[in-house]
Amino acid sequence: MLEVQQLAMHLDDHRFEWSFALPHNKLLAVVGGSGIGKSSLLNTLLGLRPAQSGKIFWCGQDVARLPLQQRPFGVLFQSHNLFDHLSVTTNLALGLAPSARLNTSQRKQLAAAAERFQLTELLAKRAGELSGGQQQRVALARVFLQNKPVLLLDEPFSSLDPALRADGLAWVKDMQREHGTTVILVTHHLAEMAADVDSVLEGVSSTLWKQYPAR
Ligand SMILES: Nc1ncnc2c1ncn2[C@@H]1O[C@H](COP(=O)(O)OP(=O)(O)OP(=O)(O)O)[C@@H](O)[C@H]1O
Repeated sequence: MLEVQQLAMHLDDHRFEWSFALPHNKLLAVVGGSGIGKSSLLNTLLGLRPAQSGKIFWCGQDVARLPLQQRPFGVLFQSHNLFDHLSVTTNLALGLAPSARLNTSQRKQLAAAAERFQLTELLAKRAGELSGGQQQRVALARVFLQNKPVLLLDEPFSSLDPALRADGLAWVKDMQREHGTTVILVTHHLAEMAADVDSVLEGVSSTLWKQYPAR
């Protein structure tokens, strides 16, 4: 279970506060008007924005004061997930080792992920040479390799056309099925994916968030 309790963050004049609970292997959609604090929630969970108070319990442990790499979260943003000047292979390798130097078993894992995300032909290219859809596939393959138990998705497919957006969501659902990943997804397209969502967190104001079952 992921339990966020009165997690508060201040950004200039804005004050945000979030509370919600999400069982393992479930998908939470975060919705609400522009500027209400959806991306800020993900940034605060990650520790990219420091929380003033509150708790983030994961499997009973409060992770709110841990450094980013020790938190259970993997993340995929709308863009800028990759190092454009590095090859697809190196970008993927960084999901397995901070040095990108891999042992034999890690190299096999990388090759299998490339195969699965249809990236084998692209491995030698620089990430900056790829289309937007291909880049998001590489970024998705990298979070797949990282294998963090909770995946934070900040509208990662929103700039793609509806067919690619559906593909992206299908990959996420596959990952969830196989690894038991818990997913938090910021979206403006709730209606398109209603069947895949378990729970909704809706911002009424920056400090008032309602959680309800998706169906
Ligand atoms: N670096 C920053 N410095 C100051 N204020 C910021 C900063 N980043 C975001 N904000 C403000 O914080 C508020 C919440 O922003 P956030 O990006 O979390 O909203 P959002 O719900 O994700 O919006 P959208 O749907 O438009 O992406 C907004 O009013 C925004 O202007």
